[in-house]
Amino acid sequence: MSEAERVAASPDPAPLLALSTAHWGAQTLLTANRLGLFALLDEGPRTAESVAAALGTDARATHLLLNACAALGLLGNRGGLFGVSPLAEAYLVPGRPGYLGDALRYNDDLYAAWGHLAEAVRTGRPAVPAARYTGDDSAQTRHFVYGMHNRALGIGRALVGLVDLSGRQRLLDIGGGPGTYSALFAQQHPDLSATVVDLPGVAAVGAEIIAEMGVAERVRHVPGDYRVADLPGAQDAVLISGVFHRETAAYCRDLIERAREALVPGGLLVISDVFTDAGGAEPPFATLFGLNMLLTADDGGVHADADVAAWMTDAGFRDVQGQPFPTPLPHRIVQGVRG
Ligand SMILES: C[S@@+](CC[C@H](N)C(=O)[O-])C[C@H]1O[C@@H](n2cnc3c(N)ncnc32)[C@H](O)[C@@H]1O
Repeated sequence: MSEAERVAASPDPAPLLALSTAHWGAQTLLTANRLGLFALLDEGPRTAESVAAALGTDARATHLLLNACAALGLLGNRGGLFGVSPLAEAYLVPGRPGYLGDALRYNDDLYAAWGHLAEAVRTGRPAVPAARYTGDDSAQTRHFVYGMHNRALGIGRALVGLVDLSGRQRLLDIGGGPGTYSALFAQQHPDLSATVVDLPGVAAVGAEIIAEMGVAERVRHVPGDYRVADLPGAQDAVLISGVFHRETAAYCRDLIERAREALVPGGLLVISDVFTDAGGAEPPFATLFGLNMLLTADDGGVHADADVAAWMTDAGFRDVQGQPFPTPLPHRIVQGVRG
């Protein structure tokens, strides 16, 4: 084969170049969000010099950042006046219903951890202690809890459509974080009350969010470690969302057993998370999510929904079924009824 034929037959290297520089775009977005650029430009378009003066940043560097943001579709640029794009206006301006800026702040907090992936793969240990964002560091804990809330408001609209809690009055939300899902269910079912169990630092921020959502009378945070806490019994439904990705398979089975004990016969167990297909190799987002959890939780990773369904069946649940959330959400649920 000639050199020209060899080159022509080679795969396109573009995906490698795009992957190896993907952090450029990520950090451009996260930095703009951290600096408050979208809130500023939502007030009206500005020149780079005016943005730099308002943010207290360097004018030349700010111009480079604004050009990159515009190239990524985060800003528009009309004759040197920069303004928010429709995408940024919908999701990156504080106070908008779809606001995701807190979720981005949490990703920003975890950005440095990804630089320690090789170490985590060598040792199997996380790069940051999970306690940092579940109570130890108050700013990072707020980013984490409000970030979960931002995301849950969007994801929750799909969740309440997938889970039927009609006629059920008592919901236990294990590792419920802000309690957003419990609050959305409570808004949907006026006779439903929910108990949200989470670590004390998270529960305190979560209680603020529940009060803001106007359902504090029926959604109560109980500070506690679900590994050791006595879970309240006689529940009509138990929700375990976003928890399995931080626990081993053995511990997930244990939690399913404890959820069964907390449920009345006929009670519903709902387990929601990012799951892989059987075998763990697909879909791509879930495999990367597993690495993110490796970096941020002692037993972090990702499980397959087929395994979770088998664990529930083994624990005596019936009518066990898995469902994907509507695209583009990467989440799936597995739900079943206590026999
Ligand atoms: C990814 S968040 C999921 C929050 C919420 N359920 C959701 O789906 O949006 C995992 C939650 O588990 C909580 N958590 C982790 N370890 C815990 C423990 N040992 N006891 C109680 N909560 C815990 C974290 O504080 C966090 O709120």
